[in-house]
Amino acid sequence: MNILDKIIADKHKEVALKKSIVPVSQLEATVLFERETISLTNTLRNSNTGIIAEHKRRSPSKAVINQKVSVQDVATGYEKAGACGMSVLTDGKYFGGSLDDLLLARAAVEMPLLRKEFIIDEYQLLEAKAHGADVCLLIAACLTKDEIKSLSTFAKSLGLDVLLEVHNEEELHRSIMPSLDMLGVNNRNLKTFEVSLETSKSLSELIPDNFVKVSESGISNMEAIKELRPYGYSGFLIGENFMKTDDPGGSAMEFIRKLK
Ligand SMILES: O=P(O)(O)OC[C@@H](O)[C@@H](O)c1c[nH]c2ccccc12
Repeated sequence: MNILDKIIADKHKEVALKKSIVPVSQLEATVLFERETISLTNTLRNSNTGIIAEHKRRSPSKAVINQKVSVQDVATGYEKAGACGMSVLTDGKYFGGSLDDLLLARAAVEMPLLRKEFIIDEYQLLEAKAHGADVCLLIAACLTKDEIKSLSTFAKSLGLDVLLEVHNEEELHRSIMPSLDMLGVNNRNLKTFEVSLETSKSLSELIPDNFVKVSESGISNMEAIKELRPYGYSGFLIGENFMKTDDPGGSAMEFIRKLK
């Protein structure tokens, strides 16, 4: 079993347990459930920097990245830095995140928030909405075409933007559909953790122009962004490069200032 299979097997158990504890009616009754979302897709279309900055305490590939900073400080710092949006890891077991992180970020900032999670069930999309998310991530590597279709359609009905993540041509071909807003190419193989920007470059021409293109993972300097822009990317998802420093917001600010 590779790491992604393990995460998904655990996720099925976690979601079943959560469903038995917090009923859908409770999620739908939250104040945030009624909140009007802000489109990250539009924000990226109108940006000349395109940075989506991530809050990530640890990961299966890196162990601890940063356990010291508070999610509120990181969120405020990223917003001040001019990030287009923030990605908040909510998986607990493998990434040290939680839905509370999403709530705390929502309370701290106005910018679009992405729930970074392994979504396998509509219930998690209701959770995302109830905790202040504007965008959800769907990962092609762990979903069938039919699942991508039903989950993305449901997300859209809640007002969430959909970022669909792919890592290879096969995933891309079976995933492209009108209910997606953004196509993200993960430069990291979630099964082996290998990282290469070549993944974004080689898949870019296969992504139709009506989708906002996002390059994800392994971006650690401006050169990478300058290299990727000509391939049509307008969004860049950056986690570790900011989170590994004592002041992720300050690091993002320096990075974004140089891009302008
Ligand atoms: O820390 P990095 O290399 O900048 O990567 C950020 C983000 O792309 C990465 O955390 C990520 C991309 N897709 C995911 C899916 C699940 C968990 C995490 C991810």
